[in-house]
Amino acid sequence: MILEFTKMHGLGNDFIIIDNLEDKRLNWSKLAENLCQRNTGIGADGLVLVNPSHNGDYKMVIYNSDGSLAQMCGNAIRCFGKYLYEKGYTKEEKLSIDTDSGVKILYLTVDNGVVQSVKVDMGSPIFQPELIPVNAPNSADIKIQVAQRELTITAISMGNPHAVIFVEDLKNYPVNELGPLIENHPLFPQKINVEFVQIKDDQTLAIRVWERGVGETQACGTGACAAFVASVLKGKVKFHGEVHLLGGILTITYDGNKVYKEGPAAFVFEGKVEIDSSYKLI
Ligand SMILES: N[C@@H](CCC[C@H](N)C(=O)O)C(=O)O
Repeated sequence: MILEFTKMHGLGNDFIIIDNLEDKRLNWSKLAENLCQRNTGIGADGLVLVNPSHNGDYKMVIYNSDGSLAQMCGNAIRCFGKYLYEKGYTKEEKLSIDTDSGVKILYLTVDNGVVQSVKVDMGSPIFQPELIPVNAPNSADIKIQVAQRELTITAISMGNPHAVIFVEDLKNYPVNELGPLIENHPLFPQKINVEFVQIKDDQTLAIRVWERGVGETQACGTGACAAFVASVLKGKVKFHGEVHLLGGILTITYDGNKVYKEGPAAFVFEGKVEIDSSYKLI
């Protein structure tokens, strides 16, 4: 079977996007694991399906590169909006996109038929420990021991789970050593995405992200929102500012209720891949 795909990225966080409006009945988890491989596959942080929806215009489904299903992805959803608009699925500049963490509203900035940026109403952050989920009485100031260090974590769900840690020297911080230990710590029953955050000034954060099911990525949209919310709550930044990631900058607003995130999305290439019958669901 031949599968057509589009490769896109949001600040270097890259995705394979596949139209599944007519259910292809494939083992998407196994496909994500194989197609996302950098050496033997197409190479990406995640696989994104365009599915039909009764709740929104379309439904975005996202698999991490290890084949696990994620509830939401802040960078993929901007790519999703650009994909739908520029490929002619919609003429609307305001879209409602269904996800496994509810419907998100997208506002596209379009110039001459080209989507320049996408602003996303990311909804409200979730702080209840059991909903994040985290096995702790509170979501703030959770102490955790990893690799002979005691770390202080703020846990937040942006539809998917995040652990935010403030650090002094982000560039030299051992993200690749501590990231997997925190991701898989027993405090987090569904594992967790980890944001290491350095405050630059009262409107600017720099972050590095260890993503659940992926590893360190160039950028994470939901992670940028979680890091910004935690920083506002700790009085370290004002309600509107920038999050600087390895792959570029996102603009975030947290009004005490909802989080809005704005940034770019880009096409990389189109392709076709032949897959064998072992991926077919019986
Ligand atoms: N890169 C994403 C988040 C993707 C899902 C995440 N790894 C998870 O498992 O929750 C983003 O931009 O938000």
